[in-house]
Amino acid sequence: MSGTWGEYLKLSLFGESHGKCIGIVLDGLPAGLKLDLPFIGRELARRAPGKNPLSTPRKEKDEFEILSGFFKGTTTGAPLCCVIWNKDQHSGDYSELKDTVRPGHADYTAMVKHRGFNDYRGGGHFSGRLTAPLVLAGAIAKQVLEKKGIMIGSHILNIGGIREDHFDSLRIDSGLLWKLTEQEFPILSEEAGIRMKQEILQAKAKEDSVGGVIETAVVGLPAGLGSPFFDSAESKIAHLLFAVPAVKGVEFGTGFAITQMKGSEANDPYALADDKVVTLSNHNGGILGGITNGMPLLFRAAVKPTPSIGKVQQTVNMASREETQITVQGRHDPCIVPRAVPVVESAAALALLDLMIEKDGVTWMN
Ligand SMILES: Cc1cc2nc3c(=O)[nH]c(=O)nc-3n(C[C@H](O)[C@H](O)[C@H](O)COP(=O)(O)O)c2cc1C
Ligand SMILES: C=C(O[C@@H]1CC(C(=O)O)=C[C@@H](OP(=O)(O)O)[C@H]1O)C(=O)O
Repeated sequence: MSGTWGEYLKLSLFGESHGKCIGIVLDGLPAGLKLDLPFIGRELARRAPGKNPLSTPRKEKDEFEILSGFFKGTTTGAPLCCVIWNKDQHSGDYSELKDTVRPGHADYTAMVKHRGFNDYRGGGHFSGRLTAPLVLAGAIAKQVLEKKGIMIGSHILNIGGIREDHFDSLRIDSGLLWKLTEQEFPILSEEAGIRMKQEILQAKAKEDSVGGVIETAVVGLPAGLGSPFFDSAESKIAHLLFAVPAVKGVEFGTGFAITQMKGSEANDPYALADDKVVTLSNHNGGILGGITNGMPLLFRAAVKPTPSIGKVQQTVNMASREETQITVQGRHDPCIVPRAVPVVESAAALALLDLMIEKDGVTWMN
């Protein structure tokens, strides 16, 4: 297993969905960094389960506790360890799933890799619940980036076949992104949002689930972030995005659609605005050669439909080695997308902060 990530920041995620707690150890922050704890709480609340009919009914407040590395309101320079105590586990929901692997979830692969010793309750370490500590760490990265005028925000581009317009890739301002982070179901067009919510509730009523795409923008980034070949800005961000359970695709800028354009259309022409080099279109999503160019950074993360559904599906009982059928009971998100929004933003924030530290060190953070 690789529970640790980062070149300059070192982030470890630990815990299981039905264990005592989940949490982080974050190393590499400078001493004396003031932390906005209420901001961390608000970010965790954006992702928390059990808030509305669009989400799993599991109720977790996701309050966090700092165990070490923080004293008199600032970081101490020692590793910062924070935990979120699990409160609402219904492990009985998983007794049948111990042997009967859920299609689309990590039950089979976890069992193979860990030779059956994995904690299967609630998906264990493979649960989307592990994204709560990722958001905790991301909220720290976000507040540090915001001090530098770097703002991250997202909207839901589509749920199933219901979609809204893309961001205007040249005209995104931090005010818009801030407003989106304040919405429980962040959307540019209210009308599309209503239809997307209906899509989720219809799937839920049929014991099914839906997926979707989250479009994220980062503004205020300096040009020059990214460390090609292997730590290009895209690779750094994509690495963390693909660590998020249920993320199955990532694209930057115009993404796969750029393949249908001519070079003359896809190239972003350069211009000067108050002596600053800018581009007149943004098909490359703010990154060229793996390095940020100072334009809005844009990416989309594709989130699959929730695997645990009440519909009958074919599977295998691993103990008896027999084919069988499964109807998954328990408490599940009919759609992961709305709660995954702060998660993908956190992934981007951590990746970008790591690149900022590589470029400018840590002293600017205080
Ligand atoms: C925020 C969040 C919530 C999730 N909620 C559920 C859920 O309620 N039920 C479920 O089966 N999967 C849920 N998932 C997805 C599974 O954890 C994920 O599909 C599984 O670990 C397999 O990983 P993979 O889809 O990346 O291959 C959630 C994921 C995230 C990020
Ligand atoms: C608890 C969370 O989501 C969980 C993610 C999840 C999964 O399989 O990923 C399955 C469900 O777990 P349980 O069966 O224990 O209710 C969700 O509720 C959370 O995101 O905090």
